[in-house]
Amino acid sequence: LGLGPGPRRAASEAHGQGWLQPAGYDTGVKVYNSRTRRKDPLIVGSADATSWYSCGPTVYDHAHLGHACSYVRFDIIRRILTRVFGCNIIMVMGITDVDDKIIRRAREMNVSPTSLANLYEEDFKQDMAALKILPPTVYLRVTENIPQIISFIEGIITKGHAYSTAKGNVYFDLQSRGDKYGKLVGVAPGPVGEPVESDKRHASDFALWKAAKPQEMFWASPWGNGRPGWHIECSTISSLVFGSQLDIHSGGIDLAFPHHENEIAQCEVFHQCKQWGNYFLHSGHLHVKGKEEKMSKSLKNYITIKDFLKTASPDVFRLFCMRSSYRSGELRHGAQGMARRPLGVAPRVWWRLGLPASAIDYSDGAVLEAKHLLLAATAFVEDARAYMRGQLACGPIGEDVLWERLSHTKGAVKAALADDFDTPGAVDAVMDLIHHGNRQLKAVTKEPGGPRSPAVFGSIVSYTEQFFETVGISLADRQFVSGDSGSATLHSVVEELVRFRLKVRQFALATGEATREARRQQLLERQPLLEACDTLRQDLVAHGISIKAC
Ligand SMILES: Nc1ncnc2c1ncn2[C@@H]1O[C@H](COP(=O)(O)OP(=O)(O)OP(=O)(O)O)[C@@H](O)[C@H]1O
Ligand SMILES: [Zn+2]
Repeated sequence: LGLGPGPRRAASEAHGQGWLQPAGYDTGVKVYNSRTRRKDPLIVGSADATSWYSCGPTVYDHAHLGHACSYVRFDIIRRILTRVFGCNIIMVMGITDVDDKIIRRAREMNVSPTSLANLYEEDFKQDMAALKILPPTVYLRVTENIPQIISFIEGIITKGHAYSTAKGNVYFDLQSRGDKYGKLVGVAPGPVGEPVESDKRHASDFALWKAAKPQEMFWASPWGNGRPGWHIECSTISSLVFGSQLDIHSGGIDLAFPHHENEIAQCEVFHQCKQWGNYFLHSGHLHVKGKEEKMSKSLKNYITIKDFLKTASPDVFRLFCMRSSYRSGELRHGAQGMARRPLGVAPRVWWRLGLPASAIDYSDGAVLEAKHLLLAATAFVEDARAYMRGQLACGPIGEDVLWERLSHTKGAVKAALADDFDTPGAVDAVMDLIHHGNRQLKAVTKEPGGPRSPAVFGSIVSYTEQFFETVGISLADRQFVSGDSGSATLHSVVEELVRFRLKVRQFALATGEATREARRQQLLERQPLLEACDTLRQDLVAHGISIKAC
């Protein structure tokens, strides 16, 4: 593989937990690191080349909202790290395109596993694009990296941490890792000599290479025909691009054990390094409201991304995701961290012992709330623009208060994002600014004569749009549903109408006559025009269009 030696690391052990605080670029963010089970300062090897490996999908079916939730949340974090905290991120994503589930499904559908995987990989990419998730810098498919995976396994065998069997399987030898196994979730291998049914030396050893079963796809290897195990794929793919250096590793919480735990074991023995993967970020699960279990294909309680997007926009889903911490739904580790437990305890059951902190619940109501919030933000931005154009007549503005609120919001948003990407906190701060802005944008019925304050509203609009843009939400899009030219036309027609009404109104109110009596007479004559303007405004409300200018 030609993988290089270990990365630069500061030699200081942080808080005696065996985690080495990396040296490099301090992003200023404190991030919850599953490796230490606390918030650590996020220090990446380099701001110019921050390495991030993301476990990709197993492509055997349509993706659902649970998957969407995980990838959207990490997309938001990636954008924040890039735009707010100055990291140029290289993101690598592995696609699992060979796996038991793929083989089983292909058999059911009577197609080859390769075509099934291709189909759903394309489908996944389309769904991600529809959700406005930035693609990783590079996708790597497992089936296109089999020789590299074989070399990686050979490396682990050479270093004495894996063994092949007469049946043509290769297993990772967990005992050889001693107490170094279990860094992520505190699981230690059970006692040697447990009864085992397979050809493993120990029940908790896991497969690196699986001997081919009849009628399964396979590749030739030094151990006979077979295919890779799941965990080794990610270790190899990440190492192919980043060597032994990895700043960030992400995935859903269900991947922490055994998947990420095993990835760590494999990489640390292969690279002979003390710490592979400095920060492990895990997103919480999306639950269906009122249910204990996560949204999942196997439980058949899912909504596909395509179905969801028929009812709501990707921006609404993004805001829905932002309104809870990316970790919500996580399984709590307990105040003192995890005790080390023998693997005899089924990990899934053991994980359940810690109850979900606060699962992110999917419900129509929660999506509706996000929709309303987005509408409120858009309405504010449009009103503020109307005010700047002079179309929205207001009394005098408390300018100082607004400048102060804006500056306060900027600080609060940055602080929230630096605190483990607290997106709900950041959204609250921006919505609070909008609330203050709205309070000042009270329309008055008289023509305004006093001073105007367009600059402060310009500044607030610009900041608000920039905030949403940073996390991948475009407020401008709200005017046009994509591909819907009818809405765009309607919007233009309404704009024309508003302009025309404003002219008529200004004409009706213009007081060009010299004497008081003549002015009164003129206003009286033009009164029907004012009434027509008011009627138009009232009538348009019935069509969902509200003209804020009086
Ligand atoms: N309900 C969910 N909520 C949040 N993330 C999820 C959910 N279901 C899956 N994920 C995450 O999506 C990513 C891709 O998962 P993967 O392709 O392995 O799906 P899966 O676990 O097979 O899905 P399923 O449980 O529906 O069969 C992983 O990071 C996984 O943790
Ligand atoms: Zn993985």
